[in-house]
Amino acid sequence: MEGGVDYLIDERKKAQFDVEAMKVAWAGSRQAFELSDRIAKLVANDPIFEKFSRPMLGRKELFKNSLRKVAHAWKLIIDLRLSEEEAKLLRHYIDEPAYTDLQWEMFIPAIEGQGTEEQKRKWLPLARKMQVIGSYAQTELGHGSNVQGLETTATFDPQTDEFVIHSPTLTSSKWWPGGTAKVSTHAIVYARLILDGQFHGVHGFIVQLRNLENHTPLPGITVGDIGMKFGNGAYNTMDNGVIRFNHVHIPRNQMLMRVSQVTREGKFVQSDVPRQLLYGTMVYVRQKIVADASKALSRAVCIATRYSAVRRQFGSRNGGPEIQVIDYKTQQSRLFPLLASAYAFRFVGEWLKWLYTDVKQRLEANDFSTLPEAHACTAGLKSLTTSATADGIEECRKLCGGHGYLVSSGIPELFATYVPACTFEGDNVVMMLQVARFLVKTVSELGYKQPVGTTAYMRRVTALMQSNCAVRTAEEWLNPGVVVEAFEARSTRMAVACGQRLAKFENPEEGFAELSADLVEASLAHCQVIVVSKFVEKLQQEIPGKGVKRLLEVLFYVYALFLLHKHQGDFLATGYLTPKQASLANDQLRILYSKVRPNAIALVDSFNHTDHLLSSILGRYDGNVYPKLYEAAFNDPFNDSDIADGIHQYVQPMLRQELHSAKL
Ligand SMILES: CCCCCCCCCC/C=C\C/C=C/C(=O)SCCNC(=O)CCNC(=O)[C@H](O)C(C)(C)COP(=O)(O)OP(=O)(O)OC[C@H]1O[C@@H](n2cnc3c(N)ncnc32)[C@H](O)[C@@H]1OP(=O)(O)O
Ligand SMILES: Cc1cc2nc3c(=O)[nH]c(=O)nc-3n(C[C@H](O)[C@H](O)[C@H](O)COP(=O)(O)OP(=O)(O)OC[C@H]3O[C@@H](n4cnc5c(N)ncnc54)[C@H](O)[C@@H]3O)c2cc1C
Repeated sequence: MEGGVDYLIDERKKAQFDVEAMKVAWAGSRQAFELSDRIAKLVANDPIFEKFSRPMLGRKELFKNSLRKVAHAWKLIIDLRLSEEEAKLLRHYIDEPAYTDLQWEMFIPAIEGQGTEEQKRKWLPLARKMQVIGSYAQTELGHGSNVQGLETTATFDPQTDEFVIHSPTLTSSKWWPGGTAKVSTHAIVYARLILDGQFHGVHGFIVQLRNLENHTPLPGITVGDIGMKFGNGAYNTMDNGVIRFNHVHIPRNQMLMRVSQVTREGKFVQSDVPRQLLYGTMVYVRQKIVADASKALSRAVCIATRYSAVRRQFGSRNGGPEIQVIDYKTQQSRLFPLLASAYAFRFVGEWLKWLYTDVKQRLEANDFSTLPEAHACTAGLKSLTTSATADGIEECRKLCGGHGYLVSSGIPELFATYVPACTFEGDNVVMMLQVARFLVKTVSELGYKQPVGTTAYMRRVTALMQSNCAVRTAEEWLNPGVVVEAFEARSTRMAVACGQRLAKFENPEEGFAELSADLVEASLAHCQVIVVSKFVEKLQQEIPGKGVKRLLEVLFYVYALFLLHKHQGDFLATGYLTPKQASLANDQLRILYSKVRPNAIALVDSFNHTDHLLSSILGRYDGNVYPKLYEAAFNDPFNDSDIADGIHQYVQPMLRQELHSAKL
């Protein structure tokens, strides 16, 4: 048998649930499913959006091709009158980082969140029609995480009623802003506000970078690309830039003034809006990143699962077929938790979107009460999901053996494009330390203030600290209440222990720094409570379709018990579980893997990923792996000729022992 077509047909027959209904559960609703299915097919059937050759292109070609795709997409948006939601899906399925990501996900949201009504009226229509193209220039060569440490200055000049934007040092050069090196006409530049020699914090300013007629940088602006990034193709379609400002004048009304204002006289006015709102765009994007994690992880898992069903190694009996590698328990114990994680992240992403929408509405009505919770949740879940997804994609590469390392597997480019998500929009450790601040505060107030939102479980601090897990058999782990309580007890105990140890330090900041590694672990434990609880909440809803809910329950237990196994050190050290109970959880996990096994292919089919999106020979829907790998090898331009460039010049003289006279 040459390819794997028959293997996947058989696999699909084994499914014990309604795949079409699971597709709807994954998408969130029938309407969402139909919408994304339509846009996915639109992109897949359009040759301009071809991406298989991307890793083979040089940087300039890659970039130009990306500009062409964006222009074509914009034309489609106009010609087909696509809604904003459809346009976002179009960008997702085109699957190529581009300046439009910054325009729609950072520049516009920054103006929406931090601009005054007048500023929104002026800039938003221009941006939404792409008459100005904007980026988000916060990070500098010398500072990224420490936003208060930025050095770019915005000094008010009362004579001209303008701000003077200036880069006083090399390290103050803006460094990283996407879309900026070659495309954006404007940027939101974060700079230190200086009024009459006094520093008034870091604020955002709309700065024009390029002439709208001929696209040349404006006087006083030096701009360029920061260079090639990790991997071929991948994030190199994006023009991440460096900008240096030499006393660039902008009108006073281009400071984003919802949070604070500067008057005509140069007076600083602080409104009732908390200064943290200046960081609001990052909260928005972190929430988007969480929603995106399940998309990236599900792609890698889909590839690795299909390939694991096609691939056979060892164990042939009487000349029969060898064992499908998906049947090895070791393969299942690496793959199925990732499959379950994709579903867990999908549901927590959905919940976080709801939370963000709620916070946004409150902020618009000047209710800032839930902002700290929203910040902690978005920061923590961004960190948890992106770290797990990046690690998960790499694990999927290994699950595909040697072929996973081929670019045609689709995994290397996916990994290279995805992995910076662990760094951008807040380094993942720095983000977990923000959660830690929130937790420490919550724990220190437990005696007199009822925790709310995602920390509400800590109201039961006494019970969670004192009672222990009652599980006696592996079967008893199949109870959502028992599982969630184990996570809540472990998290509460870790947070309280950190609080007690912090209290021993005279200087709280010193204590926080000293215990920061433990605090990051406590924060992760808390974020895992959120993911596990939101999965349970999802299961409490009505989920139509034969067998769909049952399979999601299996995946929930796989996700939770896998985490429990992985972090059993914490569960044991905090004293909530006994070694016997941890071992029973692991026994249950093995049973669960055998329940996933017959459904594995149908579960990844339920992601509804097109072959275009996967861009993977190993993950092809039809499983026809080997002939297509072979064909792709000989389609590689490197195989255009049997004699590669350089063979006659450098190899033949060696073979002939003529290297001494060769021209090298
Ligand atoms: C993978 C695909 C993704 C798909 C979809 C998305 C589309 C993506 C678009 C393009 C992709 C990438 C572009 C990337 C862009 C960028 O990376 S932009 C730059 C991002 N930079 C950062 O994230 C910097 C991280 N640093 C910070 O956020 C802050 O500096 C930090 C919070 C670490 C510290 O700030 P300080 O001012 O020093 O604050 P601190 O004193 O610690 O805290 C004061 C107080 O404020 C609270 N706080 C902090 N941040 C926020 C916030 N955002 N919202 C609300 N509250 C906040 C903090 O908890 C403290 O509270 P407390 O009560 O006083 O303790
Ligand atoms: C692909 C990509 C696209 C980007 N796009 C943009 C963009 O469009 N606009 C923009 O403004 N920026 C952008 N950035 C920049 C990005 O936001 C920053 O790189 C990010 O916020 C991390 O900051 P840093 O580089 O200063 O890391 P650093 O803070 O220097 O991190 C270095 C190390 O120090 C550790 N560390 C730092 N502070 C602490 C602490 N307090 N406690 C413990 N450990 C700490 C970190 O964990 C990390 O291990 C982009 C970055 C990438 C990679």
